[in-house]
Amino acid sequence: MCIISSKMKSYITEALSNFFFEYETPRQVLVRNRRVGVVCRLIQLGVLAYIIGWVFIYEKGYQTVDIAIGSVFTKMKGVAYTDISGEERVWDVSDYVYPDQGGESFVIMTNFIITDGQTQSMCPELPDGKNTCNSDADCTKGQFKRTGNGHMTGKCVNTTNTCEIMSWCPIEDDRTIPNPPLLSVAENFTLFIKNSITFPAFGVVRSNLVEGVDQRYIKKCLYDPDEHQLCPIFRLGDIVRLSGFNFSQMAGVGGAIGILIEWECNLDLSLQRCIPKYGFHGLYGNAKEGESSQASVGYNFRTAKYYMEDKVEKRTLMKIFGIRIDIVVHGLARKFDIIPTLTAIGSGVGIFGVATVVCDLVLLNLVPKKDFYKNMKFKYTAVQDEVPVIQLDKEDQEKE
Ligand SMILES: Nc1ncnc2c1ncn2[C@@H]1O[C@H](COP(=O)(O)OP(=O)(O)OP(=O)(O)O)[C@@H](O)[C@H]1O
Repeated sequence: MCIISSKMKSYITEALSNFFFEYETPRQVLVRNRRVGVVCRLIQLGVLAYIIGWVFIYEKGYQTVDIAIGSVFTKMKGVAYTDISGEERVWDVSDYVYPDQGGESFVIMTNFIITDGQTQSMCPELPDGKNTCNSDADCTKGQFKRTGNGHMTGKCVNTTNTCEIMSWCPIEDDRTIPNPPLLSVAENFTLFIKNSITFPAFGVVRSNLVEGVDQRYIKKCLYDPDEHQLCPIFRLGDIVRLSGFNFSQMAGVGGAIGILIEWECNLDLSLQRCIPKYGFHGLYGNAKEGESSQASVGYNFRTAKYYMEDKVEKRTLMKIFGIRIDIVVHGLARKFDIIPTLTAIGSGVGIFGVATVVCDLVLLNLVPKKDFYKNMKFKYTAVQDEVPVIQLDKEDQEKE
């Protein structure tokens, strides 16, 4: 027991002294070969260019990144006038914007079909080809058809060849959409976008009303991608045009446009250079759409205003065709940080190893004197069963 422990003790002491008082370093072979030398330097140059050009300059590997949290407030301005069968009317922002809270997603009405004075009563379905009947048997009492407007009473009306229904009557007739659009003047309406963002990791808050965009400027400016890139007031016609769509077509049947507010901020530079960029993308409402979208063209929805008349509840139904605007904010800020810098340098140094691997492949497999280089690079041990032959270097032999 005592012998084992003393042996163990000497092993441990030896291992410790080896660990602390010895140092291993790999032996290098210096190859004087022009072809391999050039290949190696070229690869190293490529790796250096990748690290400096791509990792540091393009990808900004020395900076840390934060994503923006943003809020958007919108406000429309503009007035429209209509004269429908002698009935004049003026439409202001509260009449044509849905919903009216000024969020990042809203609809500007450009066309509509109005059905006045609807009451809860019985009337025949609209003869639009969707709800035809030939006899009372086609109109099951108490049921409704998939595209119907009310509960069937069980009667087929001869004059219209449609089922009689209990519904809000008279039924809306949307077989023809007003053309030109009733609010085509909406092209000149203006949209004000107020956007604030924060990069919480860096404690930075920015607004699209940047330096230079003050009360005086806002009162007269209109966004222009070349002249007034920072003006937060946009003409609706310009928005549609910049999205690549046609306004009159879109105003007739409705459509959707995405506005992208993009912030890309380098916080190592002046904060004043952290400014928004606006992008406009037509989503639907254009004739060039694919076949599948022809199943539903444009964008519309219905809304009603209720009132009492002679103690009878009535409503005015509106089928609204409009331009739906969806505003999306995307923000990214970068700032110098020592951790990503060291990581980028470390990975770059690691990639330098690729040059050694490729050059070794060339040296040991492709050059004419490959066997000579193999001999120089590797030291061969004796086969396990043979008596080990220790080959000494020339210098060692001389010493011996
Ligand atoms: N859609 C828009 N088109 C043009 N100017 C606008 C629009 N929306 C707001 N403005 C103007 O931008 C400025 C800032 O608008 P903000 O809504 O903060 O102020 P306001 O005084 O409440 O605006 P309002 O004129 O609606 O009373 C105001 O001068 C306002 O008139």
